[in-house]
Order: sequence, then structure tokens, then C-alpha cells
Amino acid sequence: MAREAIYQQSDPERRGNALDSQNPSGGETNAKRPPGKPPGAPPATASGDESRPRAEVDVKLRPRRMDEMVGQRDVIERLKIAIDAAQSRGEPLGHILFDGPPGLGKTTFATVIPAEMNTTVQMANGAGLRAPKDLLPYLTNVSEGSVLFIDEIHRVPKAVEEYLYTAMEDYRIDVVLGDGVNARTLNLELKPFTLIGATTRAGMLSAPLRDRFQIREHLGWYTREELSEIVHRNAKKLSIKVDDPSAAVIAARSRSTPRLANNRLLWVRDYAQSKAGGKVDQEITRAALDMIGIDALGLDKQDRNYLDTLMRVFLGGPAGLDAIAHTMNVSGDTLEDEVEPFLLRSELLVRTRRGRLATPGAYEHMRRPMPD
Ligand SMILES: Nc1ncnc2c1ncn2[C@@H]1O[C@H](COP(=O)(O)OP(=O)(O)OP(=O)(O)O)[C@@H](O)[C@H]1O
Ligand SMILES: [Mg+2]
Repeated sequence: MAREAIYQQSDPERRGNALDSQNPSGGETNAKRPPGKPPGAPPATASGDESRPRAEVDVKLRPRRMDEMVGQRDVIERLKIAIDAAQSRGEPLGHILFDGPPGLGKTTFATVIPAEMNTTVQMANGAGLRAPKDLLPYLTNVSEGSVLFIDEIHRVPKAVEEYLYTAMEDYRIDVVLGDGVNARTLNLELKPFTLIGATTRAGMLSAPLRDRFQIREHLGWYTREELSEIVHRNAKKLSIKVDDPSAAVIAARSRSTPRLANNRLLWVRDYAQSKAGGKVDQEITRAALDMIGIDALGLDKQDRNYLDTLMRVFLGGPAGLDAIAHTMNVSGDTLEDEVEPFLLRSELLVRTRRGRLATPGAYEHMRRPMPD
């Protein structure tokens, strides 16, 4: 895979590319996995050797304490109160559900909360918890007040979810041993613990599961100022000098998403080291991001290709999704899940009953004259 591809690929709205979400143990000193790496453990990164240094960098850039986190002030304030209250009562923190688009800090919260509480965390992934037995090692390993983090919790199948109900509510699981007439139920008492769930699809969670979380937090987009702040902090961690205008360029092209700001910064660093003796300024930052096809609004090649097709072939629309997809030779699902959300959010595209329509803003951005 080409080097640039790694930087481009980690777009939060491009599903399944969350490099660091695949490394949830994140080098946390207090992170703990049950023995024998249970099946819930996330898969290794797909892209082989090239992903390794990236994962390490991700760990380096991920905030370790709540005070190192930028933005999400109201979420942090509420969590601090809940942590404070739980600690003063000597009880485990209530179960917490984080939802929001990729790359906004769900896993980060799941690692800083146990750090604030001075407790251990086990990391699981909903996709790996295929049968109740996959959940057991995690539950039997919880220590008093510790955290069990289940990422992509919407992917936990119903049969496993039902075990979570009693575990969350009564700190108990009922295991059925044997079958037929010999079947008997074993009640296992668990230590009081905190479940932290994360999902990009809160709507896919069943109501009984959702309602068992005492605290539910939605993570929203970051402002440019917050992203600039993240870029500055991370530049320091990477020992590179980034001035305000350069940080502002990265922030503007990062789609309101910290993970993307980090990826852009890493590419700018490489570019500057290779082409400008390590010096990062606004011009170099722009040239670096232009080179990988990230434009001033943060659109990438595929986004621009979509708008270009809509304007050139369909005269700006309204055009049906399938027609656009066929012309671009990509699947409609890909466009709907990966390309359109950011275009809609940026008000470059509208979805009408008659089809997709490019907005005047899109024409301006693509420097094309509006049709009459
Ligand atoms: N509030 C924040 N302050 C500073 N950096 C942040 C913040 N939130 C996220 N980041 C950075 O962005 C990266 C991605 O965040 P994180 O992995 O927590 O996202 P996520 O919501 O779990 O995404 P996914 O849904 O893809 O798993 C982190 O490694 C961290 O470096
Ligand atoms: Mg994550």
C-alpha cells in the first residue's frame, strides 16, 4: 500500500479504517486482557507491517487523562461529577454508553475514565462476542470497580446481550451447563464493575440494553479551534514545530474530527521532513495536503469525484443514488455510507425526494458555473 494511502484511508466516515480502534489496549499501563486473549479481542490491523508504526503513534497521541482531552467540555464535566460521586460513595461508576461518529473520542474516553478512577480496563469488541462463552472470560475477570469496555456494542448478538442484562443490573450471570434433562443452571456472582459501551450506531441498540446504561453521552464534532489545539499538543508530543497558521490549515481540512487531524499532522510531518528539512509552515502544510488530494474543506478525491459526476453528468441533479453510483462505478452503499454524510453535513449536497442535488456552495467549491 502506498504510504499516502494510509493517511487518506483513516477517514472516520470511511468505515472499518479506524486504525487505532483496532488497538484498544492502547499501551495503557493499567490495561488488562483476560488470559489467553479471548475471541472478543479485536483483530490485528489488516495492513500488515505498515500499520504497526501507525498504531504506536496513535497510542502516543491518545490523551491519557481527562485533562489532556480537548473539547467535549460538557461531557467531561458530567463524567467528572459521576466519577467523583461514585468514588466518594465507594461504589463502582454507573455503566456508560458513548455514541457518535468515528474518530471523535469514544475509545479515548474508555481509556481515560479507568485511569481517572485508578482502576483496570479490559477491552472487548462487540463483533468478537459471538456466543455467550466469549463473554464469560471478561466477566469472570472483572475486579471490583474495574471497567469492561465493549467497542462496537451494537454488534453484540442478542444471545450474548441477554447475559449482559443480568451482569449489568445484578452483577450476576446464569450459566447453563449441559443440556436436556442434565442441564443445570449455575449462578455466578460477579464483582461490581462498570461497563463502558461505544457505538457509532446508537439506533441499532435494543432498548433493554440502552436503558441499562445510567450515563449516556453523545460525542459531537470538534470546532476548528479545538482541532488546532489538538494539532499543537500533538506536534509537541511528536517534537515538531507547527505554527498557528499551519495548525489552522490542518484543522480546517480535518472534517471536525480529531483522528483525522492526527492523520493529517502525521502526513504533514513526513512531507516536511522529506521535502523541506522538517520545517512546517502554512505553504508546506497546504502542499502536503493537496498532494494527497485533501482540499481546503477537507474533501478528498472521492468526494470531489462524486460532486464532479453530479454536476457534469447529471447537471447538478436531482439524480438518483444508483445512477450516480453506476456512473462512478462504485456501489451505492459506499456512496451513501462513506461519501454523502460529509457532503450533506458541509451543505454541498441535499437529498430530495427526487434525488441528490448539488448546492450553490458545491458549485462554488468546485469552481463550476451554476447551470441556469
Ligand atoms: N477530546 C480529544 N482530545 C484530544 N485528542 C482526541 C480527543 N478525542 C479523540 N482524540 C484523538 O483522536 C483519536 C481517535 O479517537 P478515538 O479512537 O477515541 O475515536 P473513536 O470515537 O473511538 O472512533 P471509532 O468509532 O472509529 O472507534 C485518538 O487516538 C486521539 O488521539
Ligand atoms: Mg474507538
